[in-house]
Amino acid sequence: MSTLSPEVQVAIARVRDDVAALHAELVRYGLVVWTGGNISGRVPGADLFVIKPSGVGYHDLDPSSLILCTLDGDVVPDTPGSDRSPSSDTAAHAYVYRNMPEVGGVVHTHSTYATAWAARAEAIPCVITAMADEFGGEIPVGPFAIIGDDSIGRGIVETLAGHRSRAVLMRNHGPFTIGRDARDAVKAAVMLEDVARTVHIARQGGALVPIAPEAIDALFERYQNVYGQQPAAGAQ
Ligand SMILES: O=C(CO)[C@@H](O)[C@H](O)COP(=O)(O)O
Repeated sequence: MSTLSPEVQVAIARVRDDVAALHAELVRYGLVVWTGGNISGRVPGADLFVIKPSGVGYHDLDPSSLILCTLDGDVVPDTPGSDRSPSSDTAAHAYVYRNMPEVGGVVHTHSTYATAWAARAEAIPCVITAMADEFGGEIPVGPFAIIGDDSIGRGIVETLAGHRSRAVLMRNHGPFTIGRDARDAVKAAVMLEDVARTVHIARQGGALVPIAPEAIDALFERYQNVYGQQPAAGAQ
C-alpha cells in the first residue's frame, strides 16, 4: 500500500467511501435481500478497484471493510479489508474492468422483476420512454454462466460491448449493471428494476406497444445530453 502514490491513495479512499455508501442504496431501493448482490468501483488513475467482501451483511459494510483488488481480481495484501474474501463475483467485475475501460462501476443484484425476466431469458422490450431515456432500447439477456471464473464477466462484456444499455439480464441468474462510476451503475440497477416491474405489469394487461426506433434515439439523446443539470460549457 505504501508503494502507491499519495494521489492514488486519496482516490482509493474516495472510492471506498462512495462504494460503501452506495451499498446502502441497494437496500433502500429494495434491490437486495440478506447478503445478495454487490457493488464495485474502479480507482481512477490505477489498475485497481474496490469491492464488497463476500457474504457480509449490508449493515456491516463501511469503507474500511471493502476490499481493494487488482484488475486481475487479486486482493491487494496488507490493505484495509484484505483479511476477508472478496465478493464471489470479483472475477466478473475484474473482467469487465479489464475489457471495458470506460466502465467505472459494476453492480449485481437479484432484484425481483429484473431477475424474473432473466429467469425467462427474455429481453425487456423498450415500450416506455423511461427505458429509451435510461437504456436507449431493450434490456438484453446475457448467457447462462456459473459463478466463479470469467464466464459471467465474459457474458456481460459480450452482451453490453457496443450496446447502449448499461444493464444486462444474465440468464437464470439476475441483473448486472455498469456505469461511468459506481453511482451511475447503481442508478442503472435502480432504474432497471423500475422498468422491469412496469413492463411486467403492462404486459399482464395486454399487448405491449413498441416505441419507434427513431423516437428511442431522440429520447436517449435528450436524456443523456440535455436532461437535468448539464455541466456548463468548458467545465471540467
Ligand atoms: O449471485 C450470487 C450467488 O449466486 C452472488 O452474487 C451473491 O448475490 C452475492 O455474493 P457476495 O458478493 O456476497 O460474494
